[in-house]
Amino acid sequence: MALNLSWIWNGEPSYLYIALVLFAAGALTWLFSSPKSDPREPPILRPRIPIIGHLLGLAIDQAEYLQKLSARTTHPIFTLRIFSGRIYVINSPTLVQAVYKAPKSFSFDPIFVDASKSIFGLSDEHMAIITKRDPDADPADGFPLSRATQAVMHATMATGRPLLEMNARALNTFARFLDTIEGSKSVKLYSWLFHTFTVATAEALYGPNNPISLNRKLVTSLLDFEAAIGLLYLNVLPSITASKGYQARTLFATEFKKYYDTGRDKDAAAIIQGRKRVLTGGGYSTDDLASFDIGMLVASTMNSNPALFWLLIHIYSTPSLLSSIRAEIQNITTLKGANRTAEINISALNTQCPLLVSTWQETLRITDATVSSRVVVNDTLLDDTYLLKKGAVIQMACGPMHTSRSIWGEDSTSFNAARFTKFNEDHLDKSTRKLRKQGFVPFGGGTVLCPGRYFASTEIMGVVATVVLGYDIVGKDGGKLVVPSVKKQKMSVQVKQPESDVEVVITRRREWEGVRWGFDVGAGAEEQDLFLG
Ligand code: HEM
Repeated sequence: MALNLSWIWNGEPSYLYIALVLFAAGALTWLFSSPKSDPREPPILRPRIPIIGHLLGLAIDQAEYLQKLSARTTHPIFTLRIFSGRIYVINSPTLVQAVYKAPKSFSFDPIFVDASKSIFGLSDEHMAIITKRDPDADPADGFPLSRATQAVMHATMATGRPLLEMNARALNTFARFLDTIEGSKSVKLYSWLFHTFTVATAEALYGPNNPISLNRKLVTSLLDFEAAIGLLYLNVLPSITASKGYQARTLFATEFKKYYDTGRDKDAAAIIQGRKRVLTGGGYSTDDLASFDIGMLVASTMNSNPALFWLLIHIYSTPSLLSSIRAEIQNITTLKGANRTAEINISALNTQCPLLVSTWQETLRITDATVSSRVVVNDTLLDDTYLLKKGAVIQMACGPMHTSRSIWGEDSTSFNAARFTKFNEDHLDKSTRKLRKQGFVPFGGGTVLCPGRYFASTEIMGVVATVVLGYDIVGKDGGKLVVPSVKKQKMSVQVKQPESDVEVVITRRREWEGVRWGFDVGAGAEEQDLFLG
């Protein structure tokens, strides 16, 4: 019997407790079965400390352990044996794409089921609804209700005018916070962005009467939940071992139930309304529906918030980059009316601001370190070469691919704002261009590709455009901003977070004093230059 090791991957760092539970569970399994490797399987990478080394590495270093292991080998895929379980770690863009393209052989469903039950605390009745299948259907087709939910999320978040209108709603909310800055304001940048941007995103998704807009203190509860995801996933007495996260989960479920029961979702975005339509059609009550909304809020803010922070700080720490991007934004902004509204054309962000778009992609390349997981459904030959055994977990860490010298060149680990501009990409040979497209996966891929990727990109670039145009930001000592180091990355987090917050002074630029910010969605049908997977 092979162990499903996926649950290791969402834990918190250095929990001796987790390591002990893992060790006990694994040792028992090991005693009873220790299947041999097949020579066609990917090569085994042995731990530096025999038997428990990988387990400790994962418990302590989390996602960074995969980066460290990848640096030790040139193999495009390798096997970690932990007791009787197998993890296949893939570093190669080509192999990652091959996994994404074969969802019937490499499934996300077992992880989705485990995670849904434990992280969101779903009842058995609720799980029975999610996992219901047509008895005649091929089990490899997955769960119809979850496929229909994914389909509606992607359809409602596709590029076009409705999505830009949703973006404009987020930006108008954010602008309300900016409008209050006349003169100067001192803030801790990460925390300030977190609190303002989360409200803006919640409002775009759920309308003005969403639980967070009505009670801003809930932003802190969202943070409590996010911090506890690893322990909630372990699901060992969660009300005690993950008490803050558990309480936050209960609180959000109660608040969202009220939200739906009082019809406040009438102003919600199409994604929320579409999801409700599909899930209630499949048998969900409002209790069931509400127990998942904390997940939607986490998905829509926990990566966007740090990504916004990194994009801003990279721009403000390089004065020449700041002035070039300012010039791009100036070109798509019109000053209107007697009350001086500066209207930024957000549909032109992707098409007329190449340096901003490139800086955004470079920010994702450097700070996004998603680890996508799949479970092998049946023994399968990957790329006609590697035998992957049923029940094993596949881990595709984008960190090693995003920083690979063979893909990105000598400066692969440095921030190069112009890396993704057409000018630089045109100089690449065809095979490098293809490798970069395959190996740039900040939003995952295949059946679990992020439906929010276009929304997040325009939302983040729109906020940055407004701030860059209208405000100067300096450190509290008056000096240029400095990019802080990153915090050790948890498995549950895609975009890395800063090690420490940065105290800054934000000052409205003289020529924009008294101006209010507006957002024009233009024709809304312009093609996106942005490559997001
Ligand atoms: C910079 C911002 C974002 C990043 C880097 C990001 C990244 C990702 C990644 C990597 C995944 C796949 C996870 C996996 O493979 O296990 C994912 C899934 C998802 N994301 Fe995003 N995301 C971002 C913003 C958003 C936003 C704004 C929304 C909602 C409006 C959103 C909604 C979702 C949802 C619902 C899923 C699950 C999809 C499914 O189950 O099929 N994300 N995201």
